[in-house]
Order: sequence, then C-alpha cells, then structure tokens
Amino acid sequence: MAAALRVSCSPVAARGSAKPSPLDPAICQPTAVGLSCWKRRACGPLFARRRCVAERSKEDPPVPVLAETEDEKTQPDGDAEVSVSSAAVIDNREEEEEAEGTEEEEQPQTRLTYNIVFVTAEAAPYSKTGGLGDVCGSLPIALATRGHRVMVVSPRYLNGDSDKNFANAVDVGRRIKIPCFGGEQEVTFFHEYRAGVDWVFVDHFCYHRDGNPYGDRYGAFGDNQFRFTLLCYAACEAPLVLPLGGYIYGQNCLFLVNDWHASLVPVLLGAKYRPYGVYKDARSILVIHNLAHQGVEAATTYQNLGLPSEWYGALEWVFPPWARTHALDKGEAVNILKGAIVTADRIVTVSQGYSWEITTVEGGHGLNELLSSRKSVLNGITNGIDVDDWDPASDKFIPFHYSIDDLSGKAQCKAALQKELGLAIRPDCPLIGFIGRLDYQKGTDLIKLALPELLQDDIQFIMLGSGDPDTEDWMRSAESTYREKFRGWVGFNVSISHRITAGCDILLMPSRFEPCGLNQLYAMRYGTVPVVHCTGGLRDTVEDFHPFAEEGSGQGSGWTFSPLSKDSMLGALTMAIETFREHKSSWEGLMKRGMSRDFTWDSAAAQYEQIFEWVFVDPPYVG
Ligand SMILES: Nc1ncnc2c1ncn2[C@@H]1O[C@H](COP(=O)(O)OP(=O)(O)O[C@H]2O[C@H](CO)[C@@H](O)[C@H](O)[C@H]2O)[C@@H](O)[C@H]1O
Ligand SMILES: OC[C@H]1O[C@H](O[C@H]2[C@H](O)[C@@H](O)[C@@H](O[C@H]3[C@H](O)[C@@H](O)[C@@H](O)O[C@@H]3CO)O[C@@H]2CO)[C@H](O)[C@@H](O)[C@@H]1O
Repeated sequence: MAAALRVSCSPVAARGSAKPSPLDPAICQPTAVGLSCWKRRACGPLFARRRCVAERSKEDPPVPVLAETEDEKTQPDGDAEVSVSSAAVIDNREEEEEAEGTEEEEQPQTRLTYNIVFVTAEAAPYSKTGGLGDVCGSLPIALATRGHRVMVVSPRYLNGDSDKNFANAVDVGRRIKIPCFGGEQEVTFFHEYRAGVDWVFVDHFCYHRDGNPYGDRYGAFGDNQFRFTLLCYAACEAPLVLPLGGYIYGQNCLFLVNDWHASLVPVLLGAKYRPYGVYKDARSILVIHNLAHQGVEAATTYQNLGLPSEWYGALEWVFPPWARTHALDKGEAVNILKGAIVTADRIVTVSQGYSWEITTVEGGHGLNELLSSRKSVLNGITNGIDVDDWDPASDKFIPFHYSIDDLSGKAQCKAALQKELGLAIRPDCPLIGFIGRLDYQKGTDLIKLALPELLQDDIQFIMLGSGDPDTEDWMRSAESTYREKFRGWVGFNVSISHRITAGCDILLMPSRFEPCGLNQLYAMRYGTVPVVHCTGGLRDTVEDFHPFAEEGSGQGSGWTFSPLSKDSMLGALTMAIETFREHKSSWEGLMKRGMSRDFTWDSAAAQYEQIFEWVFVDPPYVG
C-alpha cells in the first residue's frame, strides 16, 4: 500500500509521531463488520472510546488505530504540539454535545449505524452553486442526528469572498502526498465540527482562485480533472489519517460519493487500496445529482490519474461518431462518472422518477445501457430540504413571517418584494418567479420564447439566476424592454432567493430534466404554487391540482405540464393565473396543501439507511 500513496505528517505531527503510518497494514486491521454502534448522545462526546459495547458484535475487534492518537495525547514524553493539534480538532465537540442535552436524552436512533464519509465538490454553507451544495450541507446532519458518525470531505475554496465560510475550520496538522499528474501533490486538511458532523476541507492552492468551484466568467476551469482527482485521493486518505475528535474513522467506512467530482473514490478503493488489503470491508455508494456532468476528458489524461493501466476499461469512454470533431477523431475519452457507475457498490439518484429516466435513451446521457445493467443496485430517494433554513415562520432573509395558520405575512412579503424590485405594489397581480442556474437543463430558453406572449397578460415576472452569459444578457435586455412587468436579477444571491420564494404567487420550473429539484419544494413550503415540467423529481413531488376532488375541497399542490413546449407551459400558467384571480379559496387550498407536505430530511435519511444495510449485504467491488 505504501507504494500507492505516501503519507506523511505535518512537521508538527511528525515530530511527535514515532507511530507507524496509518496505512501500515499492521495497524489497519479490518474490523469484522463495516458497522459500528455510535450512540452519540448515549455514549458521550469522546464517542469512539465509549462505543456501546453491549450492542457490538463479540467478533468486532478493537480498532487499534484509535488508541494511537489517545496514547499520543497522554504519553508523558509525547510532543506537546501534537497534543495541541489533536485538542484543537476536538475542541468544540464536548461543548456542543453538552449544550445539546444530557446523556439520558435519547434521540431516535437506528439500530445499525455507520462511519459515513461524504465526498463532494459542494457543501453549504461552505460552498454552493446549486442543489448539490444544499443536499451535501443537510443530509450529513440528518444522518448524524440519527446516530451515524459522519464526515464530509470537500475542497477549501478560498477567493476572498468565500474565505469567511471556512473561518472556523482549523488545520488538522496532517499532510499527505498524492501521486498523480506526473508528480507528488501535497495537500493538507482543515476541520470544523459542527451540527454533529466532521466537516473536512482539503487544502491545496488549486482551490484558491476567483470564481465558483468549477469555473469563472471565462467558463469551466481547465484543470478541473486535476482538482477533483486530488479531492478523491484526499478523501480516501481522510478516514485513515485524520484523528477527528481524537479518533480516526478507520477503514470500515461507507463512502457516499456525489457526482463526477467524487467518482474516482470507488475506483481508487478497487485499484489502489483493496489489492493491499485496505478498505476490504468498506463500501461505496454513488449519489447522482445530475447525469449531465460526467467529467469527460481526452483519453490521454488517463495517465495523469495515477491508476494502473489495467483499470483503463472502468473509465473508458468512446464518443459516438456524430459527436466526433473530425474524420480521424476516434472519440476516445475517459469518463470519471462512468468509473463510479462501474465500480460503486450501489447507486442512488435523487428521486425515483429520475432513477428510471437515466436508464432510458432520452434521459441516460449516453450512460443508459450501463445504468440499466446496474438496475439491481440502483435506487431513487427524493431529496429533503433544510426546514430550519427554509421556514416562512422564522426565515432571516424575509421581512415578514407567516405560517399555514396565518398567511397574512405572505401578502406583506409580496408587497415588500414588489417594492424592492421597483414593480407596482399590487396584491391582485399574479407574481411569477424563476430561480436557478442558467443552464440548458433549466429550460430558460422556453421562458425566453414565451415571455412576450406571457407578458401580454396582466402579470409580473421575476427571474433570478446566473450561468450562461447569453441568457444573462437576455435577462438584462428583457428587463429594459418590459420595465413595468419583468425583472431579471443576474447573479447568485441566497437572500433574494428566499424573498422571491416567499413573495411570489407562482414558481415556474420548465426544466428539460430535473433529477429532483429543490426550488419547487421550497416554494410549496412557502405557499408559493409550483408550475413545472412533468419530469424527474418535479413529476414525483408536484401533485396536479384537481378542483373537484376530495368531495369538492380540491386536491394537489400545483401544475405539471407536458410536453416541454411553449404552448403547454403557457397553458399551465394560464390555469394557475386564472385560479389565482378567480378562485381564491381554491388558491388557498393549493397553498395550504403544499405548506403541509413533509419535506424533512429525516424521512429521506431513513431511506438512505435502508440502502446502507443493503450495500453491506453484497461483497464490495474488487475489479
Ligand atoms: N442565482 C441564484 N441565487 C441564489 N440561489 C440560487 C441561484 N440559483 C440557484 N440557486 C439555489 O440553488 C439550488 C438549486 O437547487 P436545484 O435542486 O433546484 O437545482 P440544481 O440543478 O442546482 O441541483 C442538482 O442537484 C440537486 C440536488 O440533488 C437536484 O435537486 C437537482 O435536480 C439537480 O439538478 C437552490 O437552493 C436554489 O435556490
Ligand atoms: O450544484 C449545482 C450543480 O453543480 C454541479 O454541476 C457542475 C458540474 O459538475 C461542473 O463540471 C461544471 O459544469 C460545466 C461542465 O463541466 C462544462 O463541460 C460546461 O458544460 O460548463 C458547465 C458549467 O460550467 O459546473 C456545473 C455547475 O454549473 C453538480 O454536478 C450538479 O449536480 C449540480 O446541479
């Protein structure tokens, strides 16, 4: 294994470390099962030492590595700075757990709990360009609350603006050298323990630059393959080398790898760890948030990834002839996401509808046959939402609060939004919103096509988004053309996104495809009625309005339209607008049914736990 990765400690840690490398097979003993009992509340803050022996299998051997750091801290001749470093890592854990309540206060727990390692390019509030950030900022907390030990590994993006997001993360004092891209890259780790989760940030200068996690105003960064390769290698090492709260996670963990950026993890487990007896009992689950992004690069880049040549097939990708650029182009490429589809032990998508769509030619982005071949391990789980961040009764970004029992604050939010945007303050005028990345996926071209006709009606429309420069330009020009009725807010702004969600009457989502979609869930929670293309997670979560169902009291929380065409979208919008204008009690029913839906992460987390149990039933992928 040492040949695969050379791990070294930081100067501080190294001085105090007469210990073998955590990758030394002598101390990386596999435990009997990939499961552990983490009854965090019941077991107390230094949870690893207080594992619930009663619930552990007798065969479950001790985890020797865990004792190493503890020894480090207590040995009289130990290095003082190492102690400081370790202590810094556990610093707020005891306080936080004390504040949460006494050890007697049991929270709902699952019987089996796991050491879970999320790997992701985004995790809110540290980094976010869209829904991936939301999910990887919330689901880990929901799982930790249910008793799992959870680490999230993502890059430490610094660019001036974002630096404050990482202000509470401290240097763990561990350095590793990663053999890839023709050299050795040194990365370090930062850590913050918050909301029961170990947030781990991989630090390397390639994450320190202007722009968002993937690119800047000139487009996607040219070295994204390098940046996310580093992330994957670092994430594979993190459970082995980081003494978080004094104790490493160890090698019997469960990796949840999100989208293409994290997709080398299961490949590395198979190609670079298991052959050396490490991670033999670990498992990996690929979570697909968006099949459109696959991390495809020229085949020649394979040699940069530091993988054995015989693993090329896992990533091999051949573009169909129509997608090749010239007659001699053989279309040979590597596809990082494909690597995970082949090697992950299970696959989850973020709604059931999408899990089926990606097995079809229409929704499979070229991977449908491969995904179909993995149907037996493919599931869909609809995302939850952070119901604390997104709560109209307490939202810090909106000027007035409201609830299902008293909707008056919503009307005030609408008036405030109209005022903020310089639109006429008119309670009776339907206010329609759109929030999202300006991307082909989101169907903004349809809005562009339909806007002149839509604005013939007496309505107001606000669009918030950033991304495709042409669409941004169009939003600016539409705002000047339709000054009385249309606002195009170009940029990424969380605060205004909450005010639009609260202040609008209708949220429009004409997505071409939508793996789950979060904005329609936020909208419903805020009594804003969604009008959506009938696809993926939108189809699964928005129930069509039926005014006469339920003995006349009505049914449904919005409108879905199909096909994806201007006329069909305008038809659905017209029905929504008419209902808003002419049928006030029906409208209130729509709002209240949406507001009463349960979108908490807890129910999604319970479904993930079922997958966790299944993934440990089958043997892991070994190649
Ligand atoms: N300009 C802006 N300013 C402020 N906030 C903005 C914004 N543009 C977008 N957002 C925010 O970004 C998030 C977007 O989430 P979505 O799930 O709707 O789409 P996204 O395609 O990014 O996510 C992908 O991953 C998620 C998570 O799995 C899936 O739900 C989804 O279908 C899939 O495409 C929301 O929180 C939204 O408010
Ligand atoms: O949370 C929002 C989405 O974030 C991710 O999508 C990003 C994607 O993974 C990146 O690769 C990049 O996509 C660029 C693409 O690689 C490039 O070929 C070109 O088409 O431009 C794209 C945009 O720059 O940025 C995406 C975000 O915009 C995540 O994978 C998705 O699930 C999330 O929806």
